[in-house]
Amino acid sequence: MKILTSTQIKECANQSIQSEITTSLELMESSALACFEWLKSRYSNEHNYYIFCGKGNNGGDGLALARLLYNENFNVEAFIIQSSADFSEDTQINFDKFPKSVYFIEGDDFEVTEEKAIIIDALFGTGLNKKLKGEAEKIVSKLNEINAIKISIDIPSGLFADSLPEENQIVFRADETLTFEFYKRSFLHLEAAQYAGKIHVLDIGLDKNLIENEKTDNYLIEYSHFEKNYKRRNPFSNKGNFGKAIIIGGSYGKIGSITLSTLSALRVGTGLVFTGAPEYGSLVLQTIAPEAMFFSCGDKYIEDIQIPFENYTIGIGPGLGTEATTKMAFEKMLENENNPMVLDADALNIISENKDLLNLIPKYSIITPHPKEFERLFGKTNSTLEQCELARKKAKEYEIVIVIKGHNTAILLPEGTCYYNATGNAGMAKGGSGDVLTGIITGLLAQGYDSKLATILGVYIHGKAGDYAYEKFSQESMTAQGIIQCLSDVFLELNK
Ligand SMILES: NC(=O)C1=CN([C@@H]2O[C@H](COP(=O)(O)OP(=O)(O)OC[C@H]3O[C@@H](n4cnc5c(N)ncnc54)[C@H](OP(=O)(O)O)[C@@H]3O)[C@@H](O)[C@H]2O)[C@H](O)CC1
Ligand SMILES: [K+]
Repeated sequence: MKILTSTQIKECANQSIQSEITTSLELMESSALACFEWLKSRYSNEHNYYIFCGKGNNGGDGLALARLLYNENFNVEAFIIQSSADFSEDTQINFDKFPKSVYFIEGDDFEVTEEKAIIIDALFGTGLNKKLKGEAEKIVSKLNEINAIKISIDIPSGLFADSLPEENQIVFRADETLTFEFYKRSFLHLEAAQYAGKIHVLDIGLDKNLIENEKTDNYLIEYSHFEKNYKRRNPFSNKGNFGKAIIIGGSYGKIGSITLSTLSALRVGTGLVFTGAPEYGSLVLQTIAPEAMFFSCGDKYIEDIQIPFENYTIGIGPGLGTEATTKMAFEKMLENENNPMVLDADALNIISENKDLLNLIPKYSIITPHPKEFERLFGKTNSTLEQCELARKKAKEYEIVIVIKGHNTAILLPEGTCYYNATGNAGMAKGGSGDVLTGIITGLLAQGYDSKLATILGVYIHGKAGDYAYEKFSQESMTAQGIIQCLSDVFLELNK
């Protein structure tokens, strides 16, 4: 899915109107109708709906929704922010059409009975042009204190679509956001995501050809990406058709990480998986992952990386350690390898201590830092949005794929495009999840997916398996091994 800026979204709506595909009033009605259908499918008319509206078109969506709810016998009260601004044209029409009297409110002079309350935030949408202050700030602060189900229309009031809020900025805190046609970019960054809650993208009938023509460098990965690009296995194939993945890493006390990567590479369909680790890891690996083959890279640490065959894809880093001998072996390996590989964890820590190594990374390799590892590699930034933009620059500069792992993992490609992922959950914020991702991406790269697809599909699959693990084990009890177990659910769904 394309991620467009608020200006581009407005442009799409304007063009739809100018080309007479629709009118602005019809668009408002279809936005309200989409919200109404969504609400009706989830909440009964036992709830009391409190709809807070601004005077712009976001408020108009709220007033049209209030009418639709009222007409179907839902309990609705509409509140309108008292301000010097006039209603927008379509909002005025929807204000006039609402059959019940409304409350004009200033600051915190309104009451909400918490029991069975659903608060709908239609104060400000993508037309917000400055931070909230004065009356608007007071209203939103009071709403945030109320214990009720909270739903924002299009975007939580006080949040911008294309930039992130400052630390103490007042923003409506929604449990769910019903957003129109597109994810707003800010939803994909932690600083703003915490206000938006669960995102639901509703189709309001904007012309899909116009959307197609809008240019962007930011996308959201969707199931269709996976479905369209995943190569189904040819029934006449053999293990030689599905590549050789070499997983290198592990050190005393960290044989677990490399085992998790090995198991993950196996579970995404790789033909042959080899694990290179210190000798004492052999027994553990051969017991837990008997399908993989082991080769020794040293007695105590990784001291020498001698890969015993050709045509392979390397994933290196989990549990690798940063011993002096390991650093030397790693550097030598980088000098000798030309094919794209996956670099994670200690492989990145070694590089961050000697930045010249960045130039040795084979083109189109994939690095998978978490935000702290990224900072050690490329420097500090003031927000995750700035970090994402720095990663875009670095991905271009070194011709590598950068995966910034986090709440919404961001993938930056060498050509400058960003793909965000929305699968996954907080149960994955545990040791071992990253090792699983390394194994998945290495396994896909080994099977012949190019770096871009191996990463996009890998990150998506990883999060999706995490979501299945959540359903099966709970966020608390799920582990990295649970994620690996649930990889099969992702493929079973695909092959249904
Ligand atoms: N584009 C689409 O596809 C559709 C969008 N819809 C909905 O419309 C909103 C965007 O509506 P817009 O009228 O452009 O803007 P808003 O309603 O978000 O806000 C404009 C009013 O808010 C005032 N404003 C702005 N910032 C502040 C602030 N910090 N404090 C107080 N007041 C503020 C502004 O007043 P000004 O005097 O500053 O101009 C306006 O009164 C979109 O989000 C969707 O919900 C359509 O309904 C369907 C198609
Ligand atoms: K809103």
